Order: sequence, then structure tokens, then C-alpha cells
Amino acid sequence: MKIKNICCIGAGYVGGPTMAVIAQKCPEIDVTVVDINEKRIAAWNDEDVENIPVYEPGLPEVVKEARGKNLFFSTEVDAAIDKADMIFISVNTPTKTYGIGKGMAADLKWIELCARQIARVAKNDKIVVEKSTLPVRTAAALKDILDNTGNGVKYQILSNPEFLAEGTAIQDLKKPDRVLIGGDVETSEGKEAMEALVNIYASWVPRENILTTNVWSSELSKLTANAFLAQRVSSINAMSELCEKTGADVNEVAKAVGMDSRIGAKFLKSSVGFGGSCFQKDILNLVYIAKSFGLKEVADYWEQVIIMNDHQKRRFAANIVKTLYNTVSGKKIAVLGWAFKKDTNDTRESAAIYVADYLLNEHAEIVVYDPTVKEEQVYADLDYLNTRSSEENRSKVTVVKDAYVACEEAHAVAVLTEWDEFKELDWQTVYRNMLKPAFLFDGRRLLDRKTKEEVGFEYYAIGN
Ligand SMILES: NC(=O)c1ccc[n+]([C@@H]2O[C@H](COP(=O)([O-])OP(=O)(O)OC[C@H]3O[C@@H](n4cnc5c(N)ncnc54)[C@H](O)[C@@H]3O)[C@@H](O)[C@H]2O)c1
Ligand SMILES: O=c1ccn([C@@H]2O[C@H](COP(=O)(O)OP(=O)(O)O[C@H]3O[C@H](CO)[C@@H](O)[C@H](O)[C@H]3O)[C@@H](O)[C@H]2O)c(=O)[nH]1
Repeated sequence: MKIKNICCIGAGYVGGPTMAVIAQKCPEIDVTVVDINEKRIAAWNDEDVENIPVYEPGLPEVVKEARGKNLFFSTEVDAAIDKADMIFISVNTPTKTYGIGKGMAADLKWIELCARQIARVAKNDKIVVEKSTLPVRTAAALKDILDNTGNGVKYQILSNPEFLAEGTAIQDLKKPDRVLIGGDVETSEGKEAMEALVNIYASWVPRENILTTNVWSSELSKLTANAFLAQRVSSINAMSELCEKTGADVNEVAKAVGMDSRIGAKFLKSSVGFGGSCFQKDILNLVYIAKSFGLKEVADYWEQVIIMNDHQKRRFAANIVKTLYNTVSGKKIAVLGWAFKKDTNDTRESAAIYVADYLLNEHAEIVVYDPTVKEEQVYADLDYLNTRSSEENRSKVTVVKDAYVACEEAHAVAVLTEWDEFKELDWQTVYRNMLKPAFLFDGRRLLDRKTKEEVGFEYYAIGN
């Protein structure tokens, strides 16, 4: 089966970059990315590719090459579904904020809406691909909706979880460690659908890196991969606290441990805590699934990864208060970095939000600088926590466009995102313009202790 038309529902951090790369690598396929968010679609269609809504190195170039040729962004969801042979569902699956499973389970409202819309619109057979991260066995629910509310149309459901990391999405998509495709391995129609998707990726990914499994293994592998990755960060962060008490240095420990080829060097960078839209949400979902099967020990085991991460964010903030003579009330704290990691404008679950919130509870005044995050996003993130009124957040937090301005007259600077440009700052100038003693808290182990102390800073770093 040769796929000619692809539709992707959801033009977010996954749908946009993923489809842009498929369109670039498969010029014979028309790819239409649709979304109900008109503003987002307008931004994807902005004449100036630098204004697309997702900040991701290398993405503007890919969009520029394919957009208008075989890559289209549109709000006309029905039309795109109707035309497509293959439909990717790439909508958000956040943690539920209400009802059963509140604060743990994935909210599948948007997934179900997509399924019902496909069922309503489709007139010919479709392959439906789960691109969103979903609880294991969601494909069964999708199939149920599609088969029972449709009009005789036959559907094949595939699971094709996405493993890209933000900030390196284009590189990850162009050279993935593996592509995972789960499908109905028992039937010839199922195998044919899987082969159709394998063929798309095979345009640029070596066949041996394309893995096919049954649907449930594929769905569960995505949650497992994120749980393992996040667990490594929480493991090294747990050690960072012990390092601070014992005189060991967490960077040295990570290096020594990571050189064991059985352990490996990646994902052992101690930090103020992991953020991002995926790790916490997916682990909570895993914990919820385990609990729903009565697997208490399994649930408790994974929940500890989140408990450790929350502790890391809190203890970083608490250390700022303690070091500043047990009060930050009325003191100006400069926050350098708001994104959850460098090279993205995504702030979802960023550690910076929680550190700032903690300091605001202690009546600090916060000045934020981040090279890609917009002022309104900073306020939206703080408002979302509902800790205080929106007016209060606006009166206590200032967002500026220059790191030096952020640090002027500050009692302390906290580096919360590992943006390269923070390494290059003229720290002497920063120091000169701060109140003394000038405190510098490095939540990313980005800076060099020796040179910062020579400048005059009181320097505190995670795990050292
Ligand atoms: N962000 C990542 O790095 C990443 C990586 C791998 C997997 N994932 C998973 O991919 C999924 C999408 O994540 P994201 O970060 O792209 O989310 P996102 O919030 O950036 O984008 C989702 C988009 O879907 C749209 N949408 C929701 N319901 C819709 C509907 N019924 N019709 C049309 N559009 C609709 C929203 O308007 C939004 O623009 C999630 O399940 C996530 O867990 C994310
Ligand atoms: O050694 C490390 C590595 C990461 N982090 C932090 O962990 C968070 C997540 O980072 P990363 O995994 O690089 O970015 P994400 O975009 O969240 O990507 C993760 O989540 C995606 C969504 O599911 C998956 O597709 C990716 O494979 C998975 O890496 C960030 O706050 C990082 O700063 C650390 O603190 N130390």
C-alpha cells in the first residue's frame, strides 16, 4: 500500500516538527497538519519562518523547504481527514485535573474527540496512527469508537510513539535511535498497515532501526523509556544532595559512574530538577496504570522518581532563602532561564516556575530573563499554579529582555536553564552591578566555580 496523503491532527511540539521532517524526506507524500488553534496555525503559516510557534534549532529551514510544496498547515480538520490515507493523532494528553485519576491519569478527552471526528468524517479506509503518548491499551478504546460510530469504514490502528527531545528535535527526527511501530501483528491487514508506515520512515531511517511490535508493547515502551530516563536524572540528583554533605562532586561521580559501559554517560547531569511536558506526566500515568492493576509496589517504585524531583526543586529554592540569611523578603532575585531546558521556548513543568513560586511565597521580588520565552508565558505559568492572584504575580515578577538588566541591583542570581549564552556573560559586569555580597546559585552546573569566586561571587552549585 502506498500512502499519498497524510493528515496530522495537532500542530504542537510533536506534530509540527515530525510532519515537517516526513514532508521533507518524502516529497511524493502530501502532508497536512491541522489544529483547532487558529493562532497556532497562523504562526505556522507566517511568511517569516522565524515566527513559527515552536522554537527548535534547524526547524525553520525544514519548514521553509517543504511548506507550500507538500507540507500544509490548516484549521480545516474535516477536509484533511477526508483526504488522508493515514492520520496521525498528535494532540496533547496532559495529566487529568479533575475527576477520577485527577493529578495522575492522562486526560484522553482530546484523543477521543479526534477518534469521533475521524469516525464522523471518514468515507474510505484509514490507517490511524497514535503519535501522542498514551496509556497502554488506548488503541483498543480508539478501535472501539472508530468501529462502532463509523460508516462501514475499516480502520487499522498503529502505535508510533515519538522519542524526540525538544531542543534537538530535528536531529532526533533525522537520525532516530529507533522508530517504533506497533500494530495488529495477527492479521494481514494489520501487517500491511505497519508496512505502509515502515516504508515512510525507511525513506531516511535504516530498516534495522525500525522496530515493529504488537500495539501494547509499543504503547508501553514509550512510558517505559521516559520513566527510565527520568529515573536516571532523579538518581543523580539524589546523589547531588549527598555530594553536598560529603565533599564529593556530583560531576566527578557522574563521570566515574558513566564510564562503566553498562551504565553509560548520558542523562547523568545533575540539575535543579527535570521539567518538560513529558517526564512527570508520563510517570504519573504509569503509576496510575500500575495502581489500577493493583500493583502497589510497582506504583510506589516509579512514584519515587517524582518525589525526588519535587524535593530537588524545593531544596534548591530553600537553599537560596537559607543562604540569604534566612530571608528573601523584599530582596531582588534574578532568574536566568525560564525554559525547561536550553534551545526550546517550551516552559511546561519547568523547574524555574516552581523555584520562582517558592521564592515568591517568601516575598522575594523576581526578575526573569530567558532568550526565547515571552513575558506573557512567564505570567501564565505562575498564574496556572494558582498560588496567588494574577495581579500579585505581575507586581512581584518582572520579565526583561537582557540578562545584565535582570541582574542589576540583585541580591542573588539563580541560573535555572543551561542556555549557552549564560556561560558567555561578562560576569565581572554582572558582579559589579549587584548588591554585595553577591550570591550566585547555579542550578545547572553551567558555570565554573573558580572563575566566579575570583570575580567575587558567593557561588553555590548543585552537588558541589
Ligand atoms: N513535546 C514533546 O517533546 C513530546 C515528545 C514525544 C511525545 N510527546 C507527546 O505528543 C503529544 C503531543 O505533545 P505536544 O507537546 O506536541 O503537545 P502540544 O500541546 O504542543 O500540541 C497539541 C496540539 O493539539 C491540538 N489539538 C488538541 N485537540 C485537538 C483536536 N481535537 N483537533 C485538532 N487539534 C487539536 C492543540 O490545539 C495543540 O496545538 C502528547 O501526547 C505528548 O506526550 C511530546
Ligand atoms: O542529564 C540530564 C538530562 C535531562 N535533564 C532534564 O530533564 C528534562 C527533560 O529533558 P529531555 O529529556 O532532554 O527533554 P524532553 O523534550 O522532555 O524529552 C523527553 O521527553 C520526550 C517526550 O516524551 C521524549 O520523547 C524524549 O525522548 C525524552 O528525552 C529537562 O528539564 C532537562 O534539563 C537533566 O536534568 N539531566
